[in-house]
Amino acid sequence: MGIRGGLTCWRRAFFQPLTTSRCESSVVTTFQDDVGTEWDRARPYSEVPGPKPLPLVGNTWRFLPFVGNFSIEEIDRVSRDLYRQYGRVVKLAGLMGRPDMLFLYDADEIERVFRNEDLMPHRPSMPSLNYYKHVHRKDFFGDNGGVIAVHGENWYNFRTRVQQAMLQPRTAKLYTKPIEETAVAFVKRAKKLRDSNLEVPEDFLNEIHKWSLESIARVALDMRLGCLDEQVSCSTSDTQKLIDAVITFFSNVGILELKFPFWRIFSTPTWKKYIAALDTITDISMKHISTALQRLHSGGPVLVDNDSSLLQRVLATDSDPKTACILAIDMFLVGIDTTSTAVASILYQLSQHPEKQEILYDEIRNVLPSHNSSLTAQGLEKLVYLKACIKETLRMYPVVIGNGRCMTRDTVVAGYQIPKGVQAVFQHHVISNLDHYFPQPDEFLPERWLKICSKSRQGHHPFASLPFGYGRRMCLGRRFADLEIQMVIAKMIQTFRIEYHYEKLQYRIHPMYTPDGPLRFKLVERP
Ligand code: HEM
Repeated sequence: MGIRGGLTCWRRAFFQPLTTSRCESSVVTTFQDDVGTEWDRARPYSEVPGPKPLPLVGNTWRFLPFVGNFSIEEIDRVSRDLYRQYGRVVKLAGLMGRPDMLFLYDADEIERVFRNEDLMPHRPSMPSLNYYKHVHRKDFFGDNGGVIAVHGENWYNFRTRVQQAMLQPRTAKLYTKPIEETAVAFVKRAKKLRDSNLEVPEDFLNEIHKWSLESIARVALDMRLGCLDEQVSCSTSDTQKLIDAVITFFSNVGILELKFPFWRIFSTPTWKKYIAALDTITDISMKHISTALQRLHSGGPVLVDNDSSLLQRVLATDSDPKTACILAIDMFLVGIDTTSTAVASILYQLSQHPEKQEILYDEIRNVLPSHNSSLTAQGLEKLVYLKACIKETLRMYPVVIGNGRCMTRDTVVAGYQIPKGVQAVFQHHVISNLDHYFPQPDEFLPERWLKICSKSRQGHHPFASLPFGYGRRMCLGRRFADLEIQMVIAKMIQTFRIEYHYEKLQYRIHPMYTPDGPLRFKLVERP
């Protein structure tokens, strides 16, 4: 791939005034008119506090090694420092090749942005993936790019086609059995992997990734990949290639997005690795979806009833098999690392809080009296403490540390005039660890999610901890993620007491917010 788009395009990308929208949403109304005096009363954009950009290099230099102190792996620390230094709203301007960012640390303001969002909200993420889908592999995707890194009408049309099937609780419930089977296979494998000290190997996270991929494949492709079977657990299998490709994708996307975007000009080594990983994900997904489709069609036309799978439902609303395939690719892109990181983090937190683990064990034992008892959808509903442990982990350590929206119109935020095109970034990992929103924020207290108090149903600001996002672009896989996580944690805690006997782990962006270090859990079998 040579120089892309020519000099004119390059100049446009870098020197376009930052307040001009690069959002692709086509429904931009002038919020300014609606709020009238509010806009006039608000303080000008230039007064939003934040680190001052330098001439020519703006603030991008802060992400450079040696000279800058904004490490991408430690963006959580950077974000906390910015909050301490500048307060609840911080502007990061002068980022070459990308619009200004507005960091928000105020749940009321986040609520306001979310509640005012357009029909086609723009989540500012992954222009590099957008480029891959719309330019590099236009041959494959055409105008049907899925939802990840897709905006405007293309996003809206795709989401409308798949949303009902993905978010209907009934659909997720249909997967209780296969997801339980996968969780049981994972527990068996964990048991086998232990050494004489009952500890799992250093790369246990990779095993969790395999569990996650296996679970998503049951949902997206209606098939068992066999990720947890011994004979396919080798580095040359499609399964491992898919896991490696997803990890390569996530490890490089932050570099491509936040550092100086050389990839827009020529093929950097990072860009090449990234493209190769995406090609692997696309090819392997296509291979499996074709097999799944042949299997489905071999029984005649696809008819939908209450027991139909997600794949059958999607095929019934859209007969073009590409839609099911592209949905599967998106699920692989964002449904593996997120869920496995959450599980790693929850297991680690439970190992650090044995007294909470015992409360959870008692709850699970009541619902699942024997190791052979099956965990049904009704059984899962009774596991309220389990859900509280999951929420509490995601409050303290949200897997996706920040979310955001590109302003599709001029808007007043936190008393400032924020022009269209600016990217508001909601700093959830900072907010949900503030005393103001969650008293004793450093304490792991699942009980706080069980209390019912006045301000909201759960007694906390509903926009202070939003691990799955909110609104029209909310996580499309949330129901499946909930089911997978609850199931595997229940089965693990039912089977083992989980201990961790090494130095306390720090969390790092890796590329999800992950406990940083080998997860050498000691798994002591319960009677
Ligand atoms: C613990 C696990 C997960 C977490 C924490 C998580 C978190 C998120 C977040 C924060 C967003 C952005 C929402 C917004 O902009 O408001 C998102 C979007 C999305 N997630 Fe998840 N996710 C998880 C698992 C999954 C799974 C398992 C799948 C697939 C089965 C999935 C599919 C998606 C998709 C397709 C989107 C894009 C939606 C759109 O832009 O329309 N996620 N997720």
